[in-house]
Amino acid sequence: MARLTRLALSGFRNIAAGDLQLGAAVNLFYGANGSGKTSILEAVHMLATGRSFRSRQHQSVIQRGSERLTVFGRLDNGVSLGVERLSSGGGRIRVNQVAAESSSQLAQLLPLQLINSDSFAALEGGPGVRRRLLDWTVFHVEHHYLDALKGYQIALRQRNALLRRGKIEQEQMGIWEDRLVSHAAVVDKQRARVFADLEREVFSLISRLPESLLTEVSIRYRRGWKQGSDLGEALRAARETDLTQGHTRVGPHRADLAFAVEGQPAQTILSRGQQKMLVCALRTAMARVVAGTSRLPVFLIDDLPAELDSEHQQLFATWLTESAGQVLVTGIDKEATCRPWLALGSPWNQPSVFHVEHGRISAESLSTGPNNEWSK
Ligand SMILES: Nc1ncnc2c1ncn2[C@@H]1O[C@H](COP(=O)(O)OP(=O)(O)OP(=O)(O)O)[C@@H](O)[C@H]1O
Repeated sequence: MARLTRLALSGFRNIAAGDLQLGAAVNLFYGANGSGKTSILEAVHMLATGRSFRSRQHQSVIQRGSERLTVFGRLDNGVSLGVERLSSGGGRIRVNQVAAESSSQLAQLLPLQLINSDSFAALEGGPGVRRRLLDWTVFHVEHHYLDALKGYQIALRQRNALLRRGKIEQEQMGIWEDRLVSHAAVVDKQRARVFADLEREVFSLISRLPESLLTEVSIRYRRGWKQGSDLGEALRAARETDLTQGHTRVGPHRADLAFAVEGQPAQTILSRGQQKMLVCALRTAMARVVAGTSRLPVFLIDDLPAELDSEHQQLFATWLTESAGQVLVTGIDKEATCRPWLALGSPWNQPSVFHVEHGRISAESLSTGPNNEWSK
């Protein structure tokens, strides 16, 4: 179970400095628009991945006028993580004070599930969004998955580079296609295996939903080339057309998860709220599948009350108690943000509450208001 016990940050957007002792189960951050709530989740995301979920440019995250941002976190197993980004460019990622090998090392130590308004585009968006969700799950379950995926991507880049030369060099093409096919076999096999678990978990969750329509949802894993056909043959057959397009059009990089209701794409049938709940079920199912072999992830949930009605919030909170290591959730209104958790069993019904005001974060008790302002 992954848990953050301490989070310290400085120079992070409008938060000049802060040092938080986090609760073991639910942590609620409430405050007005623009107060800095999302920035706290963004800092945790940076700690777990080395990057923001809002910007590719570290410069925009560093507080205006500051030379650097820092985020430090301590996990319940004693591991410490640190990220520093400089306004001049560059920075450092450290695990237990030692330079990290890669950002995937961070992801192994602190698996995260981020749910914000962008997450709800999972059904409407392109296949890449859904493929990344599947890949996140496979990465945490199958230890050699990343090697196979990277190998596949290298071979794919080489084949695409050959295609862009404008004529097919048979021998070179054959070499890269062979490599592509062997990596693709591993990637596809592991995805298909993990997908079967994911599908089972999604159904066990949505069967608890009140709406009948959502329980009609079906999910299919599309592997990226025709079922029953050989990828090597499919690539050879596609060479001429790929040459005119300048890229490879079949293979695991085209894989997708197809959600349908009565044979129609789910997003054309389900209401916005139903789509959101389906995405919540998918994210929860991902955490459950990962829990079998890895650590239960920390859930970062940006503004839950804005996304779901109270009945669905309550159900999602219940799912999370069964599937999350720890939850960090934001909202504008304290009472509304607390409500879904209070009806749950211990320790989920005893959230740690933080008030965020103009970049200052104060720990509060649930009932009595501010008692410990720790950041100026
Ligand atoms: N680089 C920066 N330096 C200083 N302040 C910044 C920087 N980038 C963003 N800000 C400010 O920091 C704040 C970040 O707010 P954040 O998005 O975390 O707020 P929030 O509490 O989640 O708001 P909302 O409820 O509107 O989503 C905003 O007021 C924004 O204008």
